[in-house]
Parts: sequence; C-alpha cells; structure tokens
Amino acid sequence: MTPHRRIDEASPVRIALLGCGTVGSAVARLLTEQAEDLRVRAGRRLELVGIAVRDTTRERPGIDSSLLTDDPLALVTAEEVDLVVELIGGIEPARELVLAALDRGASVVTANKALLATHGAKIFETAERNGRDVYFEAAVAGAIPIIRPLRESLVGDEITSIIGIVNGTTNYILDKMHSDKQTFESALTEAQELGYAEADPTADVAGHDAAAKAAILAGLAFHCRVRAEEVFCEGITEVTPEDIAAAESMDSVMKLLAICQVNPEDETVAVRVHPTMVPRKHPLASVDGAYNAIFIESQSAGRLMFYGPGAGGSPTASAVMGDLVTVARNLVRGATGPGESSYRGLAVADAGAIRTAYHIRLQVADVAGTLESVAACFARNHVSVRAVRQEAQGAVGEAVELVIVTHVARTQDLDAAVAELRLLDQVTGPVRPMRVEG
Ligand SMILES: NC(=O)C1=CN([C@@H]2O[C@H](COP(=O)(O)OP(=O)(O)OC[C@H]3O[C@@H](n4cnc5c(N)ncnc54)[C@H](OP(=O)(O)O)[C@@H]3O)[C@@H](O)[C@H]2O)C=CC1
Ligand SMILES: N[C@@H](CC=O)C(=O)O
Repeated sequence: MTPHRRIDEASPVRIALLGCGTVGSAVARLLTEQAEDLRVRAGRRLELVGIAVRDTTRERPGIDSSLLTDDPLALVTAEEVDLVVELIGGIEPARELVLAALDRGASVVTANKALLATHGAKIFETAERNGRDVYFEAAVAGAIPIIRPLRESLVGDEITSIIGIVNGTTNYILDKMHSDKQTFESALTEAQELGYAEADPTADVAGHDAAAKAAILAGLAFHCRVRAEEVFCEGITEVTPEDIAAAESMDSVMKLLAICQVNPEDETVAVRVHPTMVPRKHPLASVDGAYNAIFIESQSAGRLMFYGPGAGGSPTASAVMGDLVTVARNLVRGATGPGESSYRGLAVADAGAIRTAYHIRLQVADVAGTLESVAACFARNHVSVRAVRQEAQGAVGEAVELVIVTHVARTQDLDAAVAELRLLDQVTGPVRPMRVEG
C-alpha cells in the first residue's frame, strides 16, 4: 500500500482534474466559486492544482488557464496530488490514468460509466490494494443520488429488481419525437447542444451508455460483477415515427428502459436495455426531457423511486462535487468509504431467456385463414397471445394491419415466432415487434 501524504491541519486537499468539457468545466467553476463553503464542509481547503485537457490554447471562460496541461499522466502521478477527478470519458487514456493515480496513492472520483462497466474489477482491486477510494455517483443518472443508496442505504436489504430510464439523451429524443413530432436527427442535435450526449453520441443512441449504467446498477444491487458487454442491448436508432404512433394508439409512450432482475428459479441475473412501450399511466411514462428515473424493488423496503436530471453539466457536477467532498473528508480522517461488494458469483442470463411481453405490428392480406396461420406461429413457439386487433377493414384480400399483444414470453421464442410470421404467404409487409412493460 502506498503511504499517503499526511494532510495536516494547514494543508489543503490537492485535486487534479482530468477533462474540462461539459462536466469538468462546471466542476472547476464550483471549486472556485464555492471554495469557502467547501472548505468548511470538507474540513480542509480544496485546492485545484491542475486541469488536463487536449487543447490548452482554447479560451475557457471562468477557468484559470495557468492550470491547464496536456500531460494528464504527469498530473495524476505528481507527488502532491491527493484526489484525481476523471472527467475525460471513454476507456483510454482514462483507464491508464485512473490506475496510475490509484497506484501512486491518490483517491479517484469519476463519472465514467463506460470505464467502470468494462474495467471496474481491476480499478476496484487497485483501489483496495492501495487503500484508496473510488467514488462514482455521477456515472449513473446524472444528479440523482443512486450509487450511494445502493452502496450504503440499501446494502442491508435484498434488492430484487431495478427498472429505469438512465440515459438523458435518448429520453430527450423520444420525448421530442412524441410531444413535438420532431425527427430523431433534430432531437439528437438539440440534445448534443444541451450537453447531454456523450462525445460520440452513438454510445447514447445505440444503448451502450445505458447498458454500462445498467451493468453498474446490477452489480451493486445484486453484489456480483456484470460487464457492459454482458448486457442485452438495443438502442433507439431503429425507432420510427410509426413506432411512436403505434405506442400512442395503445395510450403508451416509447422509453429506453434499463431492467435488472434476479431470476429466482436459477439465480441468474438478467440485465437488458431496449426501447419499450410504457403505458401513459405508468410513472416512468411522465419522465420527460433529459430527466431519469429509477425504480428499485427490495424485500424489506418495498418499492423506491429515484427521479431527477439525468444529464447536463451542472446536474452532473452536483454529483461529482458530492463525491469530491466525501472523498476529501475520508482523506482528512485517514479513512476510506465502502469498497466493492461482489461476493455473489451470479451468472448473467442468456439474452434469449429474457422474458417480456410484446406488441407486434404486421401487415397481412385480409383473406380466410390468415388469423389462424398467424396464431399458429405463436402457438408453435410457446408464445401466448393476449389480444389481437385489426387496424382497418378493407375488401377481402386487401392488406390490413394486425396488432398482436402477447403475454410475457421468452425472447428466443418470440424471435422464432416472428421469423415464422415473416415466411407466411399472408404476411405482406414488415413485422415489427416492440417490447411492453408495466
Ligand atoms: N455530459 C453529461 O451530461 C454527463 C457526462 N458524464 C460523464 O462525464 C465524463 C465527461 O463527460 P463530458 O464532460 O460530457 O465530456 P466532454 O467531451 O464535454 O469533455 C471531455 C474533456 O476531456 C478532455 N479530454 C479528452 N481526451 C483527453 C485526453 N486524452 N487527455 C486530456 N484531456 C482529454 C477534453 O479536452 P478538450 O476540452 O481539450 O477537448 C474535454 O475537456 C464522461 O465520462 C461522461 O460519460 C456523466 C454524466 C452526465
Ligand atoms: N450521455 C449521457 C450523459 C449522462 O450520463 C446521457 O445522456 O444520459
């Protein structure tokens, strides 16, 4: 274990900031503007000793340019640094820098879900070995306190499921597609301008950002390790205005949900992210813009809901600052916060075994026997149909739209049924399955 520089009463806690973009610049400003209150709350002055960026020549309003450096490794390995705040994003060089900081003896605060959901095991093991903290409240759901409740408040309870909206960008896009009939592209541009999207917005719209967050939530909730790549993940890039209209015709809205459950039969963990039809009366349906919401169900507490701004510089900086003060207090006391608790070796369920209800739209020729053929595809694949609706009545033989709602079914069974439907002579257009929750 690296001996820590003693933070005596006259010494400040020295902070290195990696990244000065949407979140980093908000953190840097708060450290200056709130310096006196932060000193009292942390028990020591918090001194920003350097800010690593790519471009040191760019004008950055409110930021002391003498602190800028383009050598992040030199900054995190500097002898005097007590606390490294990683707000660069992505895997490299963030991984290398975080590990170097911990090995050198600094504690770490990060908002980097992609990094933790991919290299969390190594990072937490390195922190433990060096007796240092890794705090990451901002990594999931922006300003919403969700990591601390899972790591501390609910650690004595048995969590059975988590369901939530954990990506602000996609919630913003889907909300705008519903409420303003905006196109996907223009809503995404707005979300980028507002600072909600990742540097590469593919991570948002393809569902990878939500999948990384779901992996972190599932790991904390069920005390096991889940990696981002193990999460079943479908983004919103294929969601069309027709899907939005179909959801509305069912008095529902489209949401990108993250769902984490333990299957009590085989003790596997099912973690998934996908666009989902949610009935308007469900509390998640009214979560608009870049807001996030997370429902937790646990044995003793019952149902809990967490709600708030899920993205953006200022809300995310709030979560980072909370971690920063907590870690500074720990440093001053010579203590560390809770480490990783992943003692349960639960396996992650196969994607095909994941169970949900479906809403399926398909175009068929309105001829005798069509309904029977369609129903047989579901029956042969063990998918139970709950309701069938024919959208319009035309002349015999004309194409009509059928809407079928199923009971909860296994993904692999539903996929097999859809594959058979596509081969039917009576099916004359695309077959569009959407998952349904609530
Ligand atoms: N934006 C949001 O709403 C939220 C973001 N997060 C997370 O916070 C982190 C930061 O996000 P955000 O602020 O939006 O990202 P930005 O893209 O706005 O900022 C990234 C910053 O990192 C710097 N940087 C990038 N690569 C390097 C490098 N190799 N060396 C030194 N500096 C580098 C950039 O420098 P330069 O300025 O010179 O380009 C920039 O200042 C990410 O992990 C993200 O997932 C979490 C919750 C919400
Ligand atoms: N790009 C992310 C930012 C916060 O984590 C999002 O849109 O939620």
